[in-house]
Amino acid sequence: MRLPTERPAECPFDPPAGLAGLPAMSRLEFADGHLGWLATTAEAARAVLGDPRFSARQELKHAAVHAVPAGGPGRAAPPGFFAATDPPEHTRYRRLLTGQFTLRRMRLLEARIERIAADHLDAMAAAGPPADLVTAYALPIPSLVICELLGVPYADHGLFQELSARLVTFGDGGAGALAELIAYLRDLVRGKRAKPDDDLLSGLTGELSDEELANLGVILLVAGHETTANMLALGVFALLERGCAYEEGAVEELLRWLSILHLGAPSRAALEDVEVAGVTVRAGETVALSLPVINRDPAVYADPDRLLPGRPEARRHLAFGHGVHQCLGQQLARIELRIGYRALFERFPGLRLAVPATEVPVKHDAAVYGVRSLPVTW
Ligand code: HEM
Repeated sequence: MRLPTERPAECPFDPPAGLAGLPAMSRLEFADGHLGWLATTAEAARAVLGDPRFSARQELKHAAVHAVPAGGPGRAAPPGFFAATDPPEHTRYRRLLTGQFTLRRMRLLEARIERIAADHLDAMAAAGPPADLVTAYALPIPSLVICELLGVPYADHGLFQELSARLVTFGDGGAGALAELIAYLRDLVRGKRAKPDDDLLSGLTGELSDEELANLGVILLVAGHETTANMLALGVFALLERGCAYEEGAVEELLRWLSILHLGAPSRAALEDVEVAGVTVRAGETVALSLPVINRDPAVYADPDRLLPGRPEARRHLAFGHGVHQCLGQQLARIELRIGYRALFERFPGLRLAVPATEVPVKHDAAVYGVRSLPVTW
């Protein structure tokens, strides 16, 4: 089987057709012809992500859909691309970064996020309906936040928003966008070394080289705004289309139900033969995860295909992964989503789609699922 990638036209929030009901570990043909596996249950996913015999190293893994823009088999991750490394190398970077994602910094950011959300809602209200929620709200919030966290001048946001969108979209633009982003970050990091500030990148100049810091900055910049921006807009689309009121517990349920990392990611390569859910994954084979089906696992969630904001078991979702690579930015993402949804629905209680749901353009061709635009009115 090849990995199906298109979400169904009749319900663009559901996993691609053909994935539900597959065995926990199914044979999958990867884009380069490699025969590997697809994990489709929560139990199998935890077994793979929690086992050190499975590696996250990029040079060992095959891509389920298209070659990953950052490299692909045969190319080791450059220094600082820690998400594609294993312990102990991974542990060193992860510790340094965890030390920067402090409670104090998150608290300060929380107040800033409230302000940023309010300012953008003011601007939307002043301009009047209709609005494209992606450009007016969902993209600028995480973009501003990650800029403040890293110490990237927001004046440059146009450049890196475009570059990171190109990086996660399949096609020929990925490699060029990556090189441009790295060059941009390298200049920025040199400036920080010369004149440190109170931001995350400045805080790591003592521990890491310019190259490591620039690469790490790229990961955080892309991971920090492509994901949350897509989650914000797609989440609002889902709530409006399903006629669900926003409530505090909706964030976890939306993360579960939408599973925006959807095309066979994360994935891992077996370093030796490993038994998972009754099959033997041979050394060298890649296991890709399908988070959209894993997060609809009927063994974990009652009536899994229903969006049920506030369902208690939603917290067990794997949308942020599991194990040593579990999302570093998940607390920040949760804060942004909670404030982002709440502030929006408080300001515009009558918010509704300005076009029929079938006309909202979705991203079938990107590693991070979402909407290209979301016309709304109030
Ligand atoms: C809704 C938003 C988000 C989702 C759904 C998400 C999802 C994920 C997932 C599934 C992983 C695990 C990858 C793996 O196991 O290979 C991951 C890792 C990661 N995420 Fe997120 N993420 C989100 C937001 C963020 C934000 C806001 C940041 C940064 C500020 C961030 C930074 C990272 C980093 C650095 C890693 C790599 C961690 C490691 O390898 O140790 N993410 N994310």
